Amino acid sequence: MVVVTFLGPCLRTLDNPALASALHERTDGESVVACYVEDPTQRLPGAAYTWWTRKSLPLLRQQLDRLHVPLVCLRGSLPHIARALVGLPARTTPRVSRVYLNRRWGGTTAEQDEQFEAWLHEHDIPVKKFTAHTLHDPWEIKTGQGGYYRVYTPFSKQFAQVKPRLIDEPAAQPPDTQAHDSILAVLNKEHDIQVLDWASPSAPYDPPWARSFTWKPGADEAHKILDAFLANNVADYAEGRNLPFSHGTSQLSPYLAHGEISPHRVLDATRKAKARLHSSKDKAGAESAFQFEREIIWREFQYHILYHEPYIGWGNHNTKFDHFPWAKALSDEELRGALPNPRPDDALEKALEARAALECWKSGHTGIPIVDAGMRQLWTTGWMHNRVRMIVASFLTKNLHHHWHTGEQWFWDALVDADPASNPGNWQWVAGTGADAAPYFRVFNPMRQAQRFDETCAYVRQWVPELKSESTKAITALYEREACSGTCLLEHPSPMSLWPKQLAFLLQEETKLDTKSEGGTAVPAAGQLITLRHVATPEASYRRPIANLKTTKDEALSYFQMYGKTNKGPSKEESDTDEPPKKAARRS
Ligand SMILES: Cc1cc2nc3c(=O)[nH]c(=O)nc-3n(C[C@H](O)[C@H](O)[C@H](O)COP(=O)(O)OP(=O)(O)OC[C@H]3O[C@@H](n4cnc5c(N)ncnc54)[C@H](O)[C@@H]3O)c2cc1C
Repeated sequence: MVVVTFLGPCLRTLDNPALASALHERTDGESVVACYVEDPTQRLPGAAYTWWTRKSLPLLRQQLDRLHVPLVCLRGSLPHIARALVGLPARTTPRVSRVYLNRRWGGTTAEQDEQFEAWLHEHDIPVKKFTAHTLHDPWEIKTGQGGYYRVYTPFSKQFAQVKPRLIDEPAAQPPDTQAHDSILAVLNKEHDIQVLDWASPSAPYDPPWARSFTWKPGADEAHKILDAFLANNVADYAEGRNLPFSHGTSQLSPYLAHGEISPHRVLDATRKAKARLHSSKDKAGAESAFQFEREIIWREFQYHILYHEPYIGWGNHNTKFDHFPWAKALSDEELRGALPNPRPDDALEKALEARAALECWKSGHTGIPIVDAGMRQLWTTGWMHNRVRMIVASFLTKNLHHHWHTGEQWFWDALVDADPASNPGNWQWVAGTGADAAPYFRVFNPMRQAQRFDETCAYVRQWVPELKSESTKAITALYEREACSGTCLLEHPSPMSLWPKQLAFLLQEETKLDTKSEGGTAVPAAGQLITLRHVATPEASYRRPIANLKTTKDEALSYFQMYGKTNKGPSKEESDTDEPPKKAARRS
């Protein structure tokens, strides 16, 4: 008999409730098989996240080998897989006796998991579901009125009582290769299910765009990082976390996003570190550790919202923004169609300009030093410091007026920690459309942010080679230069001359590259990433800014007012600052 365990987003053997319960409850004659599933009916992971997954799965397999649990990697929807598994009894021995499942999040995963469960129940196969990716079951935390929280502070207070649940690594089962082989033999025949070789050490995955990544994925590394951070950095976190040049944050996000470490383990270790600092009379250090704990709870808050609003990855939390006049950038398709047109009309020219500005943002060529540094850090490492994520997101949505979803999608493709709750949740927070969000007309002024958090411009020099030898004064002066349009920044006289042609050429190249496959397994579409590789070549001289920062606040304000004609608009005080006021601010 086979016990199938669906790992969900948890690539670990420690603190893995579905795996531990399956092994613990296994009876003689049963054999546990673990499944990693990439579900094409849900939002597919982006390129950088997939890079991490593919590095992580062979390491997970090594861990599971110690428990004699085989790992099967599949692409298919859970209902399809359920049907295939139910087909097993008729066709094969051994049969599937029970199923254990770590819950998935976002999109229609919750409904699918229900269908999957119902289907298996109908066929007398018991199913047990577990929450492994968060500290809380989102349906259990309720407001006084029985609803869900949309504001962080009262939500976070609930966590004072939450006790971390730690689960030891389970004991190994006796070795049994038959269960694995028979499941694979059946699934391999299914049209709707693809068996992936991702856990095999002989299927290395090294796309050229990831060669600059220096990460070491895997659960062992996650625990080392947590221990080192709590021993050396957490006492200074309150201050250090805002400074993008220093290593003041844990960089645990990709490990948490892939479930290589459990939030329970992080919370438990943080509380112990806080208690140690407290007993050694380091009050500020203990407060810093508490600040770190609060960030872990922010992750919970994002999942709380995602559970109750599973559409948050594409729809506004605040539906008043559904008809907001975001900039309209020309799509790839429209760009191709627009090419033969020698005389663009105003709308087309505007859309081209918006597209050019977007490409400048993506590739880190906006002429705003801290924005460019952040976007290039993202491209080079697959990660960006939180402070700078807020600055670049504000710049895209409030200076360039692009929809938050455009930026969210770029981050989704480029971040190794791309997360279905935290990515849209934070984008919406910055854009003003999200839960507990800063209003749209509050703009992060990149120059003031840089002066506060990158005072010596060390971060900018680290990531923007053109500015490496420039003085702090010279870099600061760049923020005040008069803006020119995105298209003219590309140094072509007319947007319809070289720039679109160049882009069209890149798109063709991209299409060619996209059709490549590797070892019989489809490569995740590199899409936008490849375009960026061409566009992001560092230049000898630094470009003029694509938005004039001086007028930003007024622009944002008039945009806001244009949108909400019936809305009286913000008061003078509210609109006069680049930072959220104290009552709404949490990360200023
Ligand atoms: C526009 C935007 C997009 C973002 N997209 C993501 C994303 O896709 N994935 C992601 O994990 N985080 C995202 N964040 C949140 C935050 O930037 C990262 O979690 C953080 O930078 C990760 O670095 P760290 O692990 O060193 O964080 P630390 O400061 O060490 O914090 C520890 C952990 O707390 C959690 N955390 C910290 N800040 C936040 C936050 N604002 N929201 C939710 N959880 C938080 C993370 O799990 C993080 O690993 C985004 C923020 C912004 C402004």
